Amino acid sequence: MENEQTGFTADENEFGYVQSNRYNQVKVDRIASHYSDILKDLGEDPAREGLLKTPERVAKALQFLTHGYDLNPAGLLRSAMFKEDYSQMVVVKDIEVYSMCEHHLLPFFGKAHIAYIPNGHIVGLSKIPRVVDAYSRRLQVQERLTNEIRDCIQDTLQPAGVAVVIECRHLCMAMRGIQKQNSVTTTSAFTGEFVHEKTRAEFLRLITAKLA
Ligand SMILES: Nc1nc2c(ncn2[C@@H]2O[C@H](COP(=O)(O)OP(=O)(O)OP(=O)(O)O)[C@@H](O)[C@H]2O)c(=O)[nH]1
Ligand SMILES: [Zn+2]
Repeated sequence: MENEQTGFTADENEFGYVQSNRYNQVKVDRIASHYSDILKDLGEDPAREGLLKTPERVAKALQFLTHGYDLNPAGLLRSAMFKEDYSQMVVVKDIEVYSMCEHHLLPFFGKAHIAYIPNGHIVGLSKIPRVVDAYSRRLQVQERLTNEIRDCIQDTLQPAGVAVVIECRHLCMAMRGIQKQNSVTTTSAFTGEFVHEKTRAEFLRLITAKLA
């Protein structure tokens, strides 16, 4: 059952991942035991001093890196929607993104830039990065992440338009594989007013403009 205030379900409140030091111990133990075997398969000795707690650390790290599964992004938005007569573009840019590619379980990271045009309601500003986190802290591909953020804001807030641009570096393309250190992937998704060239151009100008 969803808590209207926080957007977390009742269970998730109890075992909440709001802070990085709360974990589901049953899952930690299970994942840790798999990692002990993985260490052996990598040629390591899980019993040596430096690795004794590593399986548990990895299990906790993975739970944190995927805690978005336990969040309810639409609930987060709904918890801070306010009636307001403001109909200009609202832009929140340079939101840090940390996610994990679902193909290699390696990080991809960068920035999200998000805008919406209110249609009777505005949303608490912090809720926009919270929606980004709720979808990025999962196993993802950048394209789906971009669309999920757009759809969540559009369907929940029902603004006159939503724009999402995400720029990320993928470690699976840098540390391994093709080993390109400087490539950056940009994805975008738009609805409503942002389909029009003029509105989209204003958004793109605002996200590239430097503060004075
Ligand atoms: N479209 C998309 N591809 C991604 C993303 N993250 C990783 N990938 C790609 O997923 C693809 C998986 O391709 P495969 O050929 O099955 O895997 P692979 O043999 O490890 O591929 P290489 O990385 O080319 O060595 C690779 O091309 C990755 O670059 C993402 O967010 N979006
Ligand atoms: Zn990958």
